[in-house]
Amino acid sequence: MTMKFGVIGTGALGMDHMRRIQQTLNGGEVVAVTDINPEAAKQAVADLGLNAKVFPDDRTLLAEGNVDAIVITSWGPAHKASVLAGIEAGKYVFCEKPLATTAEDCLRIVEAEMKHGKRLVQVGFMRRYDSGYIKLKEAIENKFIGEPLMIRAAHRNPEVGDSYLTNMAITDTLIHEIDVLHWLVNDDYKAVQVVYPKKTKYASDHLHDPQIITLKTESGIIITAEVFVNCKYGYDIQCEVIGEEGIVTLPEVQSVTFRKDAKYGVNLLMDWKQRFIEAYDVELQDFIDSIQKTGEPGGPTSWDGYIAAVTADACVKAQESGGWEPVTLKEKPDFYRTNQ
Ligand SMILES: NC(=O)c1ccc[n+]([C@@H]2O[C@H](COP(=O)([O-])OP(=O)(O)OC[C@H]3O[C@@H](n4cnc5c(N)ncnc54)[C@H](O)[C@@H]3O)[C@@H](O)[C@H]2O)c1
Ligand SMILES: O[C@H]1[C@H](O)[C@@H](O)[C@H](O)[C@@H](O)[C@H]1O
Repeated sequence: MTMKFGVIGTGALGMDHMRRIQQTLNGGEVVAVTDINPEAAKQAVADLGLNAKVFPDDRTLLAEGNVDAIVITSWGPAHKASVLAGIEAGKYVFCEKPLATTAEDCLRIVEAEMKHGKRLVQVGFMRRYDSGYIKLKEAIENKFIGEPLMIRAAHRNPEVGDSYLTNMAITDTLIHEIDVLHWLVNDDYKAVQVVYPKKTKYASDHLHDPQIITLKTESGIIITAEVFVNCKYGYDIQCEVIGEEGIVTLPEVQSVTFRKDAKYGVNLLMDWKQRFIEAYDVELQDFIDSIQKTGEPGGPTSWDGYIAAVTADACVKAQESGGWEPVTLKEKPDFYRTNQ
């Protein structure tokens, strides 16, 4: 049976997800859209040639749109209200990161979902679906490098707009590493620290860039993650896990090498949309398939969204204090124990 989707927020990622549901994936169809900018929503429907109705807001879309599921690709601060409205209406919810902007709000979502009695929500932490990270996880679980001791990660964007603030290096950018790295080593975070290296001249006055975030896990693994969002040269995601008996590294994006004009080289990507394009396809296909097979989404849960929010809050506190800040999680409810 085809899953009918309503999309809330028709900006860059909303457009990309609508295109993949409509043109690339199996078993889904976009039938309803909304955006606080109604012209953008109408334009999106026209540009993608969708047979979808435009609604004035998320609540009307949920009430009248005849949808089975919603995709939330609005701005982060708007996510919580749409997720809660989706749960209240008993719809499946695919919510882009962040699930909500505070740990408190993520807990409200967790509580609403548990009260509903069945898992409805998947968070768009697509790196768990990236073949490179999956191979890293397999190598770690097979003990190929012995016990993991340290991780070195880097998250670099070529540039960011003027509205990007210092805390967004955590809540908007590092949030991907926060989710994928503890999943990779199957461990929880214990404490975090942030230090600022010399600032690039390309960062705005209100942005510390780059930043080095250190995360210590319960078992003692130390992760150093660099966020550098005006690195200029490309979109570059790096991850190296150092174990007792060896090192495993995230594969580079496949690309031909060239010899031209007295140069030997490889082109790098400049855009995040291309870097994880297959992972986005696989995560949304898994959302559709798991619901059709089991009645529940199979990917990252609201609880994973909560873990990311608690850790991000601690990192933002560490940006301000300059010292180590604890990461204190509530006990994981049994309700969330059955996911990947
Ligand atoms: N998983 C990833 O790698 C990834 C990549 C990019 C963006 N994101 C996330 O996806 C979301 C969207 O990002 P984007 O880059 O597409 O941003 P964007 O600014 O291009 O689009 C957001 C759209 O949401 C609309 N909007 C805002 N508030 C709304 C509301 N209350 N109701 C309806 N529409 C609303 C805006 O008008 C805009 O059209 C963000 O949460 C972002 O963090 C995730
Ligand atoms: O919203 C985007 C997106 O999540 C990208 O994957 C990340 O590299 C950017 O830093 C962030 O601003």
